[in-house]
Parts: sequence; structure tokens; C-alpha cells
Amino acid sequence: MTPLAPSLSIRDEERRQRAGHGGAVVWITGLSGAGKTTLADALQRTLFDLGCQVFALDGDKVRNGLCADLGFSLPERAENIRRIGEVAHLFCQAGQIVIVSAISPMRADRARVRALVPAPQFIEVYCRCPLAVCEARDPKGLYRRARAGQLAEFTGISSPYEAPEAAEVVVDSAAASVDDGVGKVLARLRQMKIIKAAQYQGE
Ligand SMILES: Nc1ncnc2c1ncn2[C@@H]1O[C@H](COP(=O)(O)OS(=O)(=O)O)[C@@H](OP(=O)(O)O)[C@H]1O
Ligand SMILES: Nc1ncnc2c1ncn2[C@@H]1O[C@H](COP(=O)(O)OP(=O)(O)O)[C@@H](O)[C@H]1O
Repeated sequence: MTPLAPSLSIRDEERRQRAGHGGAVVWITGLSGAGKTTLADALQRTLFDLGCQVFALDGDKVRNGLCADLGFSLPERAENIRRIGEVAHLFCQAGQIVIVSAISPMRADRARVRALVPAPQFIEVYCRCPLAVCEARDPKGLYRRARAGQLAEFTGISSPYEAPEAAEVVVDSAAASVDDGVGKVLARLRQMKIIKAAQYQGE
């Protein structure tokens, strides 16, 4: 009897043909309240409706399970990003478009994930929003608690955020709509030939 082929014999191109698109990691970084989750959700919906295999990994949710043992010190955030990066990389190898939304405040931590994922497949998205706007939005009341001294090491208040210097996509969530942000990421996915031009025509 012919032995079953090991799964290693499945080439990336075969996965791409079956899915109709390539794998990618769309990594959304930004302050709490900048709009990362909102953008990730809208992007996931759009890609799903286009027929793509897409999955969103939100930092907040991952912290309920995979990273439940981690707090918010800089070394713990680094470990959080390392784990999310490894998982995203695996999904990407499986041919999925993975959307990560995590504050991921330190450049070095993001650079390590970038080094893991082949260049055209890693798309860093800076969800840019002034701290004052994030604080005014305060969707979870965390800034209020941080200002009151009830939440230690809060990003932007008592813990650093290093903005990307060369993100593939920059989305200004205080000035542009969620749809604008989705459009910019889709344009990049098309430009990098992750999705086909026919899968997304607008810009
Ligand atoms: N101290 C402190 N600093 C920042 N954020 C805090 C903190 N404590 C709790 N939270 C909540 O945790 C969410 C951020 O988790 P992340 O995994 O994205 O953070 S990180 O990437 O490891 O920095 C973050 O989610 P978002 O508001 O969606 O960004 C907060 O809801
Ligand atoms: N252009 C925009 N993009 C994303 N979010 C926006 C935008 N404009 C306003 N918002 C609002 O900002 C808030 C951001 O919350 P959220 O997406 O949870 O941010 P984060 O995940 O970065 O903490 C939401 O209430 C969202 O409706």
C-alpha cells in the first residue's frame, strides 16, 4: 500500500490555490481606544465576505486564555507579543489571513514578529490616534482608572508606547472613517498580491 504523503508535501502554492489567496499577518498596533479592535472587526468582516479565510486575534481576548498568566510589565508584554506572533505565523503558514490587534507598544517586540513572517506577508498597520482622543473615547473606562491611580503601567499614561516608524499602512482613526482604514489595508493586500485584484477593486 502506498504510504500517505506527509503533510510537509503540501506546498504553499497548493494552499494558495485552494484558498484563492495567500497567507498574511495584518498586525494592528496602537494605543488603547485607538480603534484597533473596531478596524480588525470591520476588516475581518470584509475579507470574510470576499470569500477569504480570515481570523482575528485580539490581544484583549488572547489574554483570557493563551496569555492569561501575563500582566502588563514590559517583559510580560514582550512575551505576550511573542506568543501572539508565533500563533499568527502558524495561521499564516496554514494559508490564513490573520488580523492581530494588540497594543504591542515596543518596536523591538514588533520587529521580532516581523522577522518571523516573510516580508510581503507581514503588514504592520499603525492605528494612529492622539492620546487625548483615546482618553476622551475611553470605551472601557481604563484611562479614568489609570489617571485615578487604580491601574498601574497603563500604556500612554504610565507605560511607554513607541509609534511605528515605517508601518506598511497608517490609519488615522481620529480623522478617517473605519471604512477608510479597511480600504487602505485591502489596497496593501492587493498590492502585495495576497488577495487578487478581482477580490477588491475599490481604493
Ligand atoms: N495596564 C494596561 N495597559 C494597557 N492595556 C491594559 C492594561 N490593563 C488592562 N489593559 C487591557 O488590555 C488590553 C491590551 O492588551 P494587549 O495584549 O493588546 O497589550 S500588549 O500588546 O501586551 O501591550 C487593552 O485592550 P485595548 O483597549 O483593546 O487596547 C486593555 O483593555
Ligand atoms: N475611524 C475609527 N476607527 C476605529 N475606531 C473608531 C474610529 N472612529 C471612532 N472610533 C471609535 O473608537 C473606539 C475604539 O475602540 P476599540 O476599537 O475597542 O479600540 P482599541 O481596540 O484600540 O482599544 C470605538 O468606540 C470606535 O467606535
